[in-house]
Amino acid sequence: MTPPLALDIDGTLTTPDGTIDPRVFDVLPSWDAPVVLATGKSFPYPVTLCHYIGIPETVVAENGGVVLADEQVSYTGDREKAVAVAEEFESRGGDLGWGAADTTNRWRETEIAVHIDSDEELLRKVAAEYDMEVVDTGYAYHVKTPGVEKGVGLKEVADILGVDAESFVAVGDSENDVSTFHVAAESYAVANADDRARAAADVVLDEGYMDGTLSVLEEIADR
Ligand SMILES: O=C(O)COP(=O)(O)O
Ligand SMILES: [Mg+2]
Repeated sequence: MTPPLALDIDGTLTTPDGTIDPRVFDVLPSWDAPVVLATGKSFPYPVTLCHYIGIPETVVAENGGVVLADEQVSYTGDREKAVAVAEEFESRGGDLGWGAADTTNRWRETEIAVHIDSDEELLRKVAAEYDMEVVDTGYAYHVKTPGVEKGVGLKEVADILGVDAESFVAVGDSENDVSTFHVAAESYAVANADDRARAAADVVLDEGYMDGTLSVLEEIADR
């Protein structure tokens, strides 16, 4: 039986340039089991991607802060505290790094993301003062509430869909995928994955980005 999928987006469904690999549009619409996009991106991004791939909007966004499955939306995480961290970070000279429109955080509802080139040491210092966590996805630093994790969100999705959370195959590339790897039956880190994802995964793939992800999907599709 084809297993359900929990797929990270950045670093996993993308090219090294950060664009969506077009092969996503070939393989996911015909996947014969639920597909969950589990990402650190804010809610509209994975919803939009599901929409344009042509699959049900089944999403874990904001590192577990937002969950959508079967028309049910839920939120966890202390956004106000994350905003307080961001404001304190800026008042001490830090820069969130996204420019005036800040489309990275504009629709973000449960956490705050900070540009990967920003002052990590200062950010971690301020976040610790507020008992908030900083997660480094390789694409951004996320200031989030401890305990809010993609893996917790995946369990919620599985409950809503009536699917066993432990039947999922997960693919990811960074420390924000470790909790998903722990929930899933099988976990795969693409070759570009960071040390934490590699250590947590059942298998570290030889190939990176969508090449790696596709190698897993081709192998498991007809089980
Ligand atoms: O938003 C990020 O920083 C990374 O997103 P991802 O979880 O899809 O890799
Ligand atoms: Mg990623």
